Amino acid sequence: MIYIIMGVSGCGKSALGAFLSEKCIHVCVSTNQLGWPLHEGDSFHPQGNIEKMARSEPLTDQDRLPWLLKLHEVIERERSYGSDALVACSALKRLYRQILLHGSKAFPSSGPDQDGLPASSPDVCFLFLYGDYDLIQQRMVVRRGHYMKADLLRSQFDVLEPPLDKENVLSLDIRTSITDMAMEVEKHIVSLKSSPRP
Ligand SMILES: Nc1ncnc2c1ncn2[C@@H]1O[C@H](COP(=O)(O)OP(=O)(O)OP(=O)(O)O)[C@@H](O)[C@H]1O
Ligand SMILES: O=C(O)[C@H](O)[C@@H](O)[C@H](O)[C@H](O)CO
Repeated sequence: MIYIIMGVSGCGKSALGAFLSEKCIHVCVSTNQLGWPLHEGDSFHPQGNIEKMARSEPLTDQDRLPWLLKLHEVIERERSYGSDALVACSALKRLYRQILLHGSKAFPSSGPDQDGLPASSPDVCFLFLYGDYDLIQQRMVVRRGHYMKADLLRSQFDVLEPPLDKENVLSLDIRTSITDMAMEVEKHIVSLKSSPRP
């Protein structure tokens, strides 16, 4: 299973991803793995995108496309191995999530096929971290050592299209602790393993 941890900047994607990768998942699932690999979306941005965000300029669709395509390749590689993995990526718009799942086939210019793409993949689940502006803003203001500052948060909410149920999503309330959110994810994993897909 691939879990894509998504949501606006500062919602806790990296914090939850690190926790799940290092501490939790290998305890609850009886595989031989020592935790699941975490692919941190921020590491796949072109340098120009990082510099733009550090100047407090929001990214455009155009800026995000190459980044999303790289993450699609990562996801496809993990899926082709049949591996379990975590990906932290804001994935703010429905189109971005379609690109993560289907690559360039999801581009609006791909013609009629694009409309027929499935909304979800059975082996990919979005973990949507949701919370309100004020809480996330407070967390970002005290966060140190990150290029993304709180003044871009409004633009992140403006762009956000929350995922629909049909996109295969587990929504997590960020007012709860990282440990509690991780327990929700564990329950989800256990329920998947105990009811194998047809
Ligand atoms: N559930 C939580 N409870 C309390 N603090 C949290 C929680 N989740 C995250 N934080 C804190 O909020 C801040 C933002 O979290 P984090 O950096 O993981 O967000 P992010 O979504 O990865 O951000 P970005 O997209 O900008 O990289 C961090 O300082 C983190 O420790
Ligand atoms: O889509 C975007 O605007 C970006 O991906 C941002 O969300 C940043 O990557 C991240 O949040 C900062 O660390």
